[in-house]
Amino acid sequence: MAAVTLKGVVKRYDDKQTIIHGIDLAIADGEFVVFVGPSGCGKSTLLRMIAGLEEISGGELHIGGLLANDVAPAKRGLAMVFQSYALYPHMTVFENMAFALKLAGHKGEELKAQVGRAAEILQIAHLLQRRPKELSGGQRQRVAIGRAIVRKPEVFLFDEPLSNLDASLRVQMRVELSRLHKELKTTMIYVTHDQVEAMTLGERIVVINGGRIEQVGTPYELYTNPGNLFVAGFLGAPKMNFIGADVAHIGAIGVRVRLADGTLIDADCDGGAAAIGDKVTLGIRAEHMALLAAGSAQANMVGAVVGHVEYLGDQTVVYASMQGDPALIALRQPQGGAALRAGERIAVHLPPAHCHLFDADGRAFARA
Ligand SMILES: Nc1ncnc2c1ncn2[C@@H]1O[C@H](COP(=O)(O)OP(=O)(O)OP(=O)(O)O)[C@@H](O)[C@H]1O
Repeated sequence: MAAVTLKGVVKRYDDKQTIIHGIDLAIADGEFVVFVGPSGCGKSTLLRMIAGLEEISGGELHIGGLLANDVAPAKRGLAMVFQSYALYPHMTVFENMAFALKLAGHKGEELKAQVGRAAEILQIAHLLQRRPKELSGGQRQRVAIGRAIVRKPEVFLFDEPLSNLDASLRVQMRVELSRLHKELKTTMIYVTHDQVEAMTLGERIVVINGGRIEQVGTPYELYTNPGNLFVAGFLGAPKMNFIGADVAHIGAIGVRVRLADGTLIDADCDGGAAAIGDKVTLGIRAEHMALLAAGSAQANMVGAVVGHVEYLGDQTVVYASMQGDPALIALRQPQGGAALRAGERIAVHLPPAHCHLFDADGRAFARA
């Protein structure tokens, strides 16, 4: 097991195009960290630099406390699992898993025991004599992970390992990967563009955008306290509602904003350096929007017209438009809402404690 530290890590192609713009990140020994971000943000490049598959153009990479920039990939003590399983088709599962160990000089009963133990952990012991073409996608990915486990790496690197699996298998494999981490207690770095995977797997999530870190934190921290508009909009489905507003009043314990239709909304935020009239974005998650009885009148309430309704069984998501704002807002209702029809008028309560504010540069106001 090893800690991984990046100090000002930069990636430049052809000495001009900069893809990674100076990443500082400390991953603790035994931690499960997920790099998440949209396609092309540079998360795979960052992982490949840690793996030694891409040269580091600037900055320092330390693995287990040692400078690793120029250490050969095979000597870094890492094992990488890719989206494509890259199994040897002519070898059995056992041979695939034993391959690297044989190269390293392991043999006989010891080799068998090591492969057997990994196969047990991954519940593929009954498949050891099969060839890859006789396995399902999920089983193949387990073999690929097994091949990494037997090498007892200091750090596991995963590059979108579940992307080729269907939705239900992905859920199952997520649970298994978490279990694997608890059992092995090895440092794991996992790349995905899927925010649900990031939220469910990561002890800490690193949100990357345009080759820069937007925010690092636990899933809870990032979800409840996003530092900026990008993180707020990236994590969560439906995505956080964003409503244009301007600052109407700055109080000791909150900020009052005015929406396009003149409605005043209080947010439990610290006014900081904001001034009256500043353009801001009010953010509130779908599950925090409470549907009120028709004709209700209370503070922090907006009127809206139902656009469409998604009934999902355990919940209903109502999409509605507010006067003066073309964007649809989403309301997630654990109960109720299913009987609403397009065109109906509704009233929605926005609890101040769940109202986030972002300045014109997208930075979040501190919570009050
Ligand atoms: N060899 C290369 N030369 C120049 N640019 C490259 C090269 N490889 C990758 N890039 C660019 O670097 C950026 C980051 O790519 P990377 O594969 O790391 O993104 P990603 O976040 O992993 O995306 P995805 O989820 O689509 O795999 C992209 O804009 C890509 O076009």
